[in-house]
Amino acid sequence: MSVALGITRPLPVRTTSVGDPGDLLQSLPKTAPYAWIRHGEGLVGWGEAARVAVPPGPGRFAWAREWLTDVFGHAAVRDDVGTPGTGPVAFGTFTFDEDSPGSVLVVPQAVLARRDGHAWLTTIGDTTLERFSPIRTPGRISYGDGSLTAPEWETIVARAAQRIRDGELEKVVLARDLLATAERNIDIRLLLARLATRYPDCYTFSVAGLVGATPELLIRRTGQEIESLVLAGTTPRGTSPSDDLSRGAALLASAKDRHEHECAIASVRHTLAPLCSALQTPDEPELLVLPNVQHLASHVTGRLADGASVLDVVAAMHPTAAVGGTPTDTAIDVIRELEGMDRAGYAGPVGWIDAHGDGEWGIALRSAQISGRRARLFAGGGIMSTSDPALELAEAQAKFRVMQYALEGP
Ligand SMILES: C=C(O[C@@H]1C=C(C(=O)O)C=C[C@H]1O)C(=O)O
Repeated sequence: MSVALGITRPLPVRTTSVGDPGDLLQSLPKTAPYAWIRHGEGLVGWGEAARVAVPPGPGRFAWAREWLTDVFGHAAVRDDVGTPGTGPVAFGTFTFDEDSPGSVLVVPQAVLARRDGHAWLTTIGDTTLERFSPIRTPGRISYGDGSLTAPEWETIVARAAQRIRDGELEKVVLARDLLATAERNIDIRLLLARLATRYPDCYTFSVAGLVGATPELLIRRTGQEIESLVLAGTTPRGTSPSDDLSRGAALLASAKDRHEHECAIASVRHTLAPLCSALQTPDEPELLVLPNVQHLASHVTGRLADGASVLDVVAAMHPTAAVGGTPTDTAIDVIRELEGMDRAGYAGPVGWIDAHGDGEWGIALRSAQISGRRARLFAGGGIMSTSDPALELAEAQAKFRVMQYALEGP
């Protein structure tokens, strides 16, 4: 396989240290931005030095790797900072289903970033400043059902639980979509600002119209070190502090949620172990409390055995049982059969990679695909043998609230 780029001249890439740029998101000049932000740190980008639609199919990650090798290989880099995320960087989104179109890699023309209080700017080619276009609100938002109504979705949840009880599989994650229409075109920068403010513990992202604030870190690679935050097992926030506490305690004690979480941990351990010389997974999950839901969470760390890039690790891990199920192949078949929709980028890997193979990729949850005045929102949850369809629906509604808040504001 060869990815002909048609680039004849080296891409001139320049990274320099800059003073405190303030809120990174406020610097985005355009309505089609790239972003990966948590607690005010991360990367934002704009413009396109290179862009590609990754062809669907089982070889898509290998194809993407080859494209990146070509693009980064054509870069003439002057990097005064030399840390993960400097030099040329590509943002990417991969569809959940390998057979779906819509996976995209983009190398922005400008990337502004901050880590540990240190900021830098990378530019590729002509550095003329982009004109800042003012941010407008999208106006009133109306919602319609996506592929299934809420009662129809409850029916497929019940069917999936029955198939699990019948022994066909152990766990499957089912999702649904909601279609939102705004009065005016949706400015992604407004969504990002709202998400980053309300969900600072999550990764607020934007790549090729896929926008969200995900709590789930699929993989971060910094040299040989890797980290992952595995989430599975959820309860909505309580209506009072004591209700909230007892919901959290019930989640930690729930056999169904602990089993659901164990499936997710086992899938991550299974895929990471062969790649790692050391791998630590905690014995017990802890609670991650977000403004809309509480999750069972496990922080996984490890050391890569060889020079696998972050995208190689993404390729090995996706789809984890946190968004697919157990066993993976059966779960994917059940998802295709029951959901009646294309998940597009939802629940797929989203993030960035640099020329050294370092980067951060999340699972694109609490997200929507934005196009003009329209947004397609997604949410789902893990289904186990004892899952109650009404509770699963309530969990999905709580997860939809992230993007509804981004669209509607406070
Ligand atoms: C599927 C989603 O979230 C995933 C499913 C979870 C669960 O079922 O408990 C928890 C976190 C995520 O791994 C979603 O947000 O749409």
